[in-house]
Amino acid sequence: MGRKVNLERPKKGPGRKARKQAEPVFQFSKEESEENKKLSRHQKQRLKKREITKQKLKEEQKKKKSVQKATKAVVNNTFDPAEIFNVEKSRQKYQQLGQKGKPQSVASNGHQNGGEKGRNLFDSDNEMDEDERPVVKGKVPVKKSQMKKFLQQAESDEESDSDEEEEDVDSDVEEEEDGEDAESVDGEEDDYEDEEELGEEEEDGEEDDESDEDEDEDDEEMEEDDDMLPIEAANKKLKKRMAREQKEADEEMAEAAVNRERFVFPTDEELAQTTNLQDVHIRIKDVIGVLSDFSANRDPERSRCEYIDLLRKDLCLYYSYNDYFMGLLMDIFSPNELLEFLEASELQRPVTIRTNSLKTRRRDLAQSLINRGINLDPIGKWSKEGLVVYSSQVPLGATPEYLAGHYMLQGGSSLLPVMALAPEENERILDMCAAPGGKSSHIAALMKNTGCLFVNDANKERLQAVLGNFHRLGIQNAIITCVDGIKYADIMKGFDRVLLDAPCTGSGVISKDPSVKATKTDIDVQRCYNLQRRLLLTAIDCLSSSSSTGGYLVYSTCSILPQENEWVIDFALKRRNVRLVPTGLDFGVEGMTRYGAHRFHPMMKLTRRFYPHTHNLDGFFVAKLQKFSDAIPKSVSGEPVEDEVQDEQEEEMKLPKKIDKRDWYYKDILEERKAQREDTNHVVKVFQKPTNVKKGTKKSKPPQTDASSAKAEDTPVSGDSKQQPSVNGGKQQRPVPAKKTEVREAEEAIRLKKKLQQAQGQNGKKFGPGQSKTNGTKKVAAGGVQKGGLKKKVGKVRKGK
Ligand SMILES: C[S@@+](CC[C@H](N)C(=O)[O-])C[C@H]1O[C@@H](n2cnc3c(N)ncnc32)[C@H](O)[C@@H]1O
Repeated sequence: MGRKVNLERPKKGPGRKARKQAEPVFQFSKEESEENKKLSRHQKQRLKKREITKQKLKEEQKKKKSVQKATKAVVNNTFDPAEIFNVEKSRQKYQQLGQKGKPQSVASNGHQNGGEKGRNLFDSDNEMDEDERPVVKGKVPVKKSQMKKFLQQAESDEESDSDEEEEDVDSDVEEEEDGEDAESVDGEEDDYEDEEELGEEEEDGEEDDESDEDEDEDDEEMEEDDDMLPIEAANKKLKKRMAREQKEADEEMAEAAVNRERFVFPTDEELAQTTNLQDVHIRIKDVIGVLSDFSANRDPERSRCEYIDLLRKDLCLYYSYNDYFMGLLMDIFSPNELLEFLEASELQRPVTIRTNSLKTRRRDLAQSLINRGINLDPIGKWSKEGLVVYSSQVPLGATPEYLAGHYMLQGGSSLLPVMALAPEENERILDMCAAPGGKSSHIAALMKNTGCLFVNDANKERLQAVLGNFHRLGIQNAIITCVDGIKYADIMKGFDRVLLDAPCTGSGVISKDPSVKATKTDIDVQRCYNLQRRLLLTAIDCLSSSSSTGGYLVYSTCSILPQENEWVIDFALKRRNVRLVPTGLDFGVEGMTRYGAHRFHPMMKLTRRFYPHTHNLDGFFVAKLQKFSDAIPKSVSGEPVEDEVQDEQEEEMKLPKKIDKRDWYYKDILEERKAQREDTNHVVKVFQKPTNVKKGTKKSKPPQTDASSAKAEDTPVSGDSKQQPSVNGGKQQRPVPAKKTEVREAEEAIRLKKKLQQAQGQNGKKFGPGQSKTNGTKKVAAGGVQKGGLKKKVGKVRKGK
């Protein structure tokens, strides 16, 4: 039965049987059979490669598991948070975790990433692991190896086609074997994983669940991927991995953002230690962030007031404002807008000029200036005369065009009040506070040098500038006066239009005068609005309600404080027969109808506010009023309201201890004080006869001149060596001056005294009933000072002294 194997006996030659049949082959073992089998070169190559692949697959599976666990440990913060910042320590821990289930060959690569570095994302050997890998950035030989593989495969396929039947059979056998091997490898891997998972299960059960899910997904994908080309599968996995990484990065970002936004209110110590302005700026932004959504961002133990206080202090520190002034600004703006305003107030506004339409046209002027190398543009559609200058190689106040009066250097916002006033030809117009004359000259130009423009200012020096400008600009319809605006209605009335560009705190032009930030106090603001109210009432009184062209008044300030704007207008609306009308300006922010506890007239919306941060113009306020009756409304008490204003003002008036003599705000106060001093001395002489001083007693050493000796005899008891007008028994004696300066001083004193008497005479209230307004001094003497207002005044002055 069957053939016998002849292993020992060598063949002696082919017999019939031998020729017909080959010797039987017995597969004692796979290795033996393969060794004995005669393989082609390509078959040998493929076999070798398969062996390597199996080995690699095994290693990769193990590595994959270890890396996955290590990654999860990092993601779930199983590290000590302090270690996160210790890169080296973290790396070591990461490696330790990673090496738990990793074969030595991978661990021996050293750095974890180093091991991953050379892996080919498109290599079919590694495909299964792609989803589990941590992010590896490095050079990966992708296409080369892939192409090589494809070429080898193609080559082998071609050869396979031409191989004998026998080889095909062998190949099939080999494939089957490969399948078995692969199964066994998977089986081993599963066992390994199971062991690993069991070990880890107690520590992090949840992680394992997730890991299982991931594996399931991967298995499913692998099944799906079988239908795809390797490159497609790799691409799909790469995309998936990128999406996952993106998601993780987004989560991390969100977490970081949450941590960053959560502002922790600083302790007193921390606040005291703040020395860096950069830190203050960051804190300002943080606090504003908290205030923007207070309920969500606040520290429950801190009130809104605490945050606002902190913000105010920081803003004062950072932008160099005083606390009071910053408080005023905080009442106007929301925190975010306030920051914008403060930033804009640190920057200079663009230089602007106004074309003098009496002498040239804007186009021609622009052309001439461009020819001089000045870079400019029209200021905007809202003005036909304005030009904004970006750069200039020559001083703008010294060009031939300037000297010829073709333009006026003027801030953009100062065009607005005149545009609102809309002067017409042949009108009678008053500019009550005009120096240095920018707006007046604009009015004159719009009047085309017709009609009559009264240009007034209380400051004589500043009026010099008006004079110079008017000559240069060719204005011929103006009359310049130097009168206290409050008294203007006593001099002249019946104007068609009045412009009151009132003196103010300058809170809108901080970029021009930064001293405003630190110097303005409540007294300054109060003083400003009191003056503004009085000037406004007078300005309205100067206006004719029966003017054929309207009887309009424009009130403007370069301040953004409601106290100087809406509040002043509201005050006038209650005391005069005027109404608010549209300004005719098609931009700007509506005026306020409420401010803190104050409620203003609803028509206040017709007024306009301009801000540096919204309009790139100086801060400005413009209101237009129309007078509909010349009658002055009576107050509840039946007295004319201006008297109430005066009383109110006397009540409210607080003066700073130190007054800067150069400050025009206080010019009239200083004059008044001086006059009061004169008056006081005079009163002292009248009512307190120098009983304690014997005639001829020398209290002070007189100058060694005859005249001065004479003067010494008349020197008042106060011991004031300054030349004073002396009065004897109520009769005023003319002093005998020794020097020219003394003569001047004496004359000045007399002039001031007269001025005071006039002022007192105009205000009958000060002297009580029956007293003469023309000779206050005598009447006071006769009527006695005990009841009169003068005594009160003298008392005040004494107190002041
Ligand atoms: C804002 S400036 C006017 C600027 C001017 N309108 C212009 O466009 O060039 C305010 C002016 O009011 C003047 N002034 C202050 N108190 C005054 C008063 N009681 N009567 C009249 N003018 C006064 C100041 O001398 C100052 O020149």
